[in-house]
Amino acid sequence: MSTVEKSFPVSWDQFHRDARALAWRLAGTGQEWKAIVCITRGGLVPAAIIARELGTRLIETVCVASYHDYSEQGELRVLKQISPELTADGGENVLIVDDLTDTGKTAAIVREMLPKAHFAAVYAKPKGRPMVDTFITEVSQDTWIYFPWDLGLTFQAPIGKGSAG
Ligand SMILES: O=P(O)(O)OC[C@H]1O[C@H](OP(=O)(O)OP(=O)(O)O)[C@H](O)[C@@H]1O
Ligand code: HPA
Ligand SMILES: [Mg+2]
Repeated sequence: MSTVEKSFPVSWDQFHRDARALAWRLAGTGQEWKAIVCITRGGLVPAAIIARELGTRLIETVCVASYHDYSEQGELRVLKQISPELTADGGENVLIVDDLTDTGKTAAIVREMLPKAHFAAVYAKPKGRPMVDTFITEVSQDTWIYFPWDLGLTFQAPIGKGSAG
């Protein structure tokens, strides 16, 4: 997306809670997954939390890159494919995990590889929402989500005018 107006910063604590909430929701479906396929790199973090909660031990990656600079999506490149062991039956009982879906393009590519899999993301924007089966929080399309692994502690200017000293 290129017109980002709002920001949604997420702390480690909040991300852990949201990823755990996603695990609760997935557990509530009653389905058992034989493997998690996480979409790198963002999907690695929620995948670790969900795997811990659901007791999943078989973790696979699909390596997709698209956002080269902040908020500008380039051409999607698949750098590593999913093992044929998991794609052979279309991804039956496989859980795909990503941190978020924005335009839905990344999710669409991975869904094509595993049409029978369940797609879970912690956050979703409206355009990508139809591509996910389960998510926790929706933010507007013009919001940029700042993940804790991309953030650091910096000085914040005071809110009140003229109080900057
Ligand atoms: O729905 P889309 O518009 O396709 O965007 C969503 C994808 O963009 C980000 O990944 P990115 O390609 O930036 O790579 P990263 O996970 O390595 O940060 C994010 O982690 C999702 O995978
Ligand atoms: O809102 C976002 N935040 C971080 N990475 C992203 N990749 C696509 N959209 C986003
Ligand atoms: Mg990603």
